[in-house]
Amino acid sequence: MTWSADDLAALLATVRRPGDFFAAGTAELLSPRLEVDGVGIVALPLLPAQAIALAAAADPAPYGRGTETLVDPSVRHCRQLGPDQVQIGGRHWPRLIEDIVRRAAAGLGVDGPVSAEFYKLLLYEPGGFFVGHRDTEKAPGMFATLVLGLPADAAGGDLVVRHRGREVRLSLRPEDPAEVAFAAFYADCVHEVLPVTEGYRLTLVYNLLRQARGRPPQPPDYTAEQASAAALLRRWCDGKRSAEDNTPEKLVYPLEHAYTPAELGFAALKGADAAVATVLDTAARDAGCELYLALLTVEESGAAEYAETYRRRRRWGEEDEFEAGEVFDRSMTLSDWRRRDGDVPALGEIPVEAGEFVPLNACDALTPDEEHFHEATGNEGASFERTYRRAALVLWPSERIFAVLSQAGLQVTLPYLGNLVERWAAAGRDQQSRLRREAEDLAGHMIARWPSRDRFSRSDDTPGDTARMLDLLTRLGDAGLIARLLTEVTAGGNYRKADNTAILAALRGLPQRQAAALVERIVTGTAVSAFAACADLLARIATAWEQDQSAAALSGAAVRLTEALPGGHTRSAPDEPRRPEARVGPAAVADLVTALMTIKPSLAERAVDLMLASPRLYGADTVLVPAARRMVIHGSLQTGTAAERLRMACVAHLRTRVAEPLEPPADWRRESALPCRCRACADLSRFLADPAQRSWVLKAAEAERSHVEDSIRQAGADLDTATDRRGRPYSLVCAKNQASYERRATQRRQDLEDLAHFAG
Ligand SMILES: O=C(O)CCC(=O)C(=O)O
Ligand SMILES: [Fe+2]
Repeated sequence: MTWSADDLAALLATVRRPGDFFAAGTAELLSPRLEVDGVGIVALPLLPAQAIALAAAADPAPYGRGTETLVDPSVRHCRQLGPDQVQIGGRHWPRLIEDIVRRAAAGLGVDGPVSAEFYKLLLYEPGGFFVGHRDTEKAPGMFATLVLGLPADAAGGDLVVRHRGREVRLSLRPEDPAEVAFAAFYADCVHEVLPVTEGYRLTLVYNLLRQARGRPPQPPDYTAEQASAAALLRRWCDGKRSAEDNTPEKLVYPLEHAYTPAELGFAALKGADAAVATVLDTAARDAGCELYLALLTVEESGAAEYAETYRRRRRWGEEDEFEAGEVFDRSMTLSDWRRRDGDVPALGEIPVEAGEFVPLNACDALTPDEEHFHEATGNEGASFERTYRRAALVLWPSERIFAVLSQAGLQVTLPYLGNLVERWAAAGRDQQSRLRREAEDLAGHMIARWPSRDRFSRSDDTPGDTARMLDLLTRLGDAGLIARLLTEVTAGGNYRKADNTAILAALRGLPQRQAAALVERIVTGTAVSAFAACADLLARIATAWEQDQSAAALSGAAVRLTEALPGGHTRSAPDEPRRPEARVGPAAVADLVTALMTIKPSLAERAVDLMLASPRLYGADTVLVPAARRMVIHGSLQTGTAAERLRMACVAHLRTRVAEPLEPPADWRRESALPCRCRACADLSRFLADPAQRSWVLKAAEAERSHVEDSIRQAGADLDTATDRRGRPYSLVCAKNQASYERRATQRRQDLEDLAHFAG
């Protein structure tokens, strides 16, 4: 049978009545007045001396068997005082009892008036207890017992209550001396007081009565629903273990009532929400799932439409002229996590996917908490944005916590993984430890969901998320995950030069054969899109491996990269469209030649042949000379014939240029060819060719002035220009300079410097 969220939703829809077989809590105890015949006023917390006096005034408590009441210290070891011997009151007391009774009734799922009738004061001395029993109906309308634990210094004495296979253990010892603890349970529940190990335990027992006639209330019984829900959840969990799983990663059940983030908690759930939470709690536990309470926030934006009411001529700008149309963007996140036990786990914000709701269309019926409309502006139509906030119960299989966490993306998982790795390292790097297993589990899910591009498109020299991940995996020393990341993510195209340091560090921990194979995968996958990064990687790893003569292991990667050199076209299949030529810069050329010379010199020859044959792609001044300069700096120019040839080509190019005459202009004649022959440009050209005229003024309208300025810029003419704003129209003032000569002089200095380097 297939899993369906709607089956679970239909089942939960039948769970309406809240309440459990017990209710418990604490309340503030404001100076009550407790007076006992023969003892006087009893101070609270109970003092040992008064406990002794109380014990003396009280009688051994009997227990009921059938119609008899018996005293047997092996069944019940405790002393009691009846209502005729005990007066309890004070100004705050009635309100306290009222509050506790209300909370107890709500917890038991009983509505309608309920009253409490004081029955006994019980004192348990050290060793006191009461074995499992059911309370007899001591008054008409009694449906439950309420026990108040008064402040006293005792240990042990927990109250255990059982109902239909479930059991709770409640401490009736208030943690604070100014508090009272309470517990209420249905009359048919078996309960037991465990032995008091130290000190005295002081309780007040009340009968809870309902005034209404009819059948006494019973605890809601959702045993069947719980079992069905557990079966559904189990089916879902089983499905998630199968390879073809397409079920949601988690389940999100929006609640009925509204809760503020401050009051959000399992204990504060109202009505049916509380009932569903109780059913799901048991079911989740049975099925191996985790149950959380969280705040669901849905944010939507989209196009607004003018509503029909517009026709009735409302005032322009009133919001209700609009209605929400198509939704363009929707974000759904869970935050403010709570656990059943009141714990607040640091799960952060986790996104919700559309298929995770129970029922699947749970969001359709929601009404927004906030809605805003924006009128149309020049370039955008009318729009709206709205927000929904709901509490939701959230479930996932316990074993898949990291799959769920990785939905939150790398900004959450990377720091989380970092923390796991850190704690694992601090705890002694145990290969079998839970922390390591968790780190590996999480990392696996992260790689499976790794984005094809980085979160932010940072510049190429900032290490990205992949580099951070590699650092963590390297610390973890996990070869399998390193290989997966490099194959699935890096070789898949999410690769930048700045990742190389992390990649090299990661590869150092792997066997050389495996490292070489991974480098080849990366180069095969990304040589075209990230040529320079690949060349840098290859050069760095070849240099590192040169020492132990194992660089030849990289020849596969070297061949791939050489094949990807622009201008090569060695591998293009005939029907493959020619890819546009990417340009390769000087750093990549230097890296490539350096790497190839170390790995396989014949490849370096091939690469240099190709570069020298394609001056359009590998310009001497733009690529080859700066590349040779880098190789000089790195000392890799002398080592092989390929580099030597590259160097000689550069030297020849530079020598030719150095041989050209270089003198400052002797007069004011300047290069006068211009791209335009209009009248103004013709005048300008004549002025440039004139050996005696130094400056020229064009008085003309803006269009003509800027046309002439364009011509000057395009021709690279040796002119400084300025606009003279005196008189109308303005004037363009052109003064000759020596810019071409200065450029050539600078070039000459650089050429001589390069020659000195390359020849030396
Ligand atoms: O003292 C308690 O906590 C419970 C006592 C009890 O079970 C009883 O009086 O029947
Ligand atoms: Fe009892």
